[in-house]
Amino acid sequence: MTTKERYLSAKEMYAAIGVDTDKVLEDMKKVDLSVHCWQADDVGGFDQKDKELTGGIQTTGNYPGKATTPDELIADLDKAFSLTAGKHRLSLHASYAIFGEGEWVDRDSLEPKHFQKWVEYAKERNMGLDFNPTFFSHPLASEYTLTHPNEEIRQFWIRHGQACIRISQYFAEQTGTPCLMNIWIPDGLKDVPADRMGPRARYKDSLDQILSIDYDKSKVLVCVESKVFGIGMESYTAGSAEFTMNYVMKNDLVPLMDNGHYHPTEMVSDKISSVLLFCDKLALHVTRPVRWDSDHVVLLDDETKEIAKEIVRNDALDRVLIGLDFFDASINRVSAYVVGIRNMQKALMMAMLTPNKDLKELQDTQQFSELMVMQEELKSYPFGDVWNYFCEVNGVPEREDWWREVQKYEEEVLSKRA
Ligand SMILES: C[C@H](O)[C@H](O)[C@@H](O)C(=O)CO
Ligand SMILES: [Mn+2]
Repeated sequence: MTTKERYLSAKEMYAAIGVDTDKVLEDMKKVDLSVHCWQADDVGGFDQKDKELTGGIQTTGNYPGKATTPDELIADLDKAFSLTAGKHRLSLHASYAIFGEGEWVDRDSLEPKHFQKWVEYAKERNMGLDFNPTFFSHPLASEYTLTHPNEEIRQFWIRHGQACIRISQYFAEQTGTPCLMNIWIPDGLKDVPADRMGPRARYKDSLDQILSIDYDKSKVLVCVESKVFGIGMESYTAGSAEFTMNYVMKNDLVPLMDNGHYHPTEMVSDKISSVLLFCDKLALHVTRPVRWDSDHVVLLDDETKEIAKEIVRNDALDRVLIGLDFFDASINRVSAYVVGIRNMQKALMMAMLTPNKDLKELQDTQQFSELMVMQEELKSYPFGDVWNYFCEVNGVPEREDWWREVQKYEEEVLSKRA
């Protein structure tokens, strides 16, 4: 049977439960995942000689072929994008500034011109750009950044935040789509705080100062990402969930929830509906925490599927800005991208292939036996036949066929890297 014949058979089965697979294929085109640039080089960036990753996050593994130059990073991204259907955005960190020969400025003096190559990259590929100030992996970030009690250091990081707003606005103007600018700081304490209020008050004031510059709010969507702990920041983080959500709500910003940033039994999928009732937009970092915020590659696991269901069944694809945030140095980094991107797309497609209205009705009418039966039986519906057809019509390899392309790329390109 051809892929199309399988699809047509699956289409009939889904139609019998009220799901229009042709519409799903159309809706999948609207999915615009924001793909992070930092999987290809283990969050190394280009602006510091010392590539030590700080801020309580870690990449583990030493798989050969890591990108070490902008051209290598670009080649790896292009390879990954060529194996994944649909539109994507590219999410850049400020540490990925590209300087000309002999040129360098510190993070508080970054300008749009230092990202011109990325703007050209995005424009050539008709892609949107998102941005992240980098408050880690820098000599002045060895203790604290926006919460620093030393005013000079705190002002350095405030200027960095302001510079990033200007760069984000430039991205939006150049690409013609709003730029999501995500603020995450690692600031926190290893052990029992003597003062919880002070650092948070300084963080609040720093954010106020960053946002005090004149910028176009329709072009730059500022979001703030919370986090419960980091390595070396086990006892306290200034940017806790409560701090972040309150700040965002009060200042009409966008909350960003990373599903590695909560206590292990807290689920981001359960938080999405609450946020959507009060905020126009919500940004996500979809990742896979294994026992801690380990940033493993996104799999098609229960939480990824549950997150996707919450977005789709609440008709919120245009309100939830889905970003990816994982970094694994123990496997082929291009394959990590392809697995993570395709899994997020698969989760969304599965959610679209669900008779959501009927299931809600079963819940509202307390028909819980039938609800369980349907939810379980849906798991063995022929999702794969729709997925493979989606790949075929979008010109990307079906099933695991993409892996051969990555192997070829590893042989011809990655293995030749120093
Ligand atoms: C590199 C990212 O900005 C970083 O992962 C941040 O988003 C985060 O999740 C920190 O734990
Ligand atoms: Mn994150």
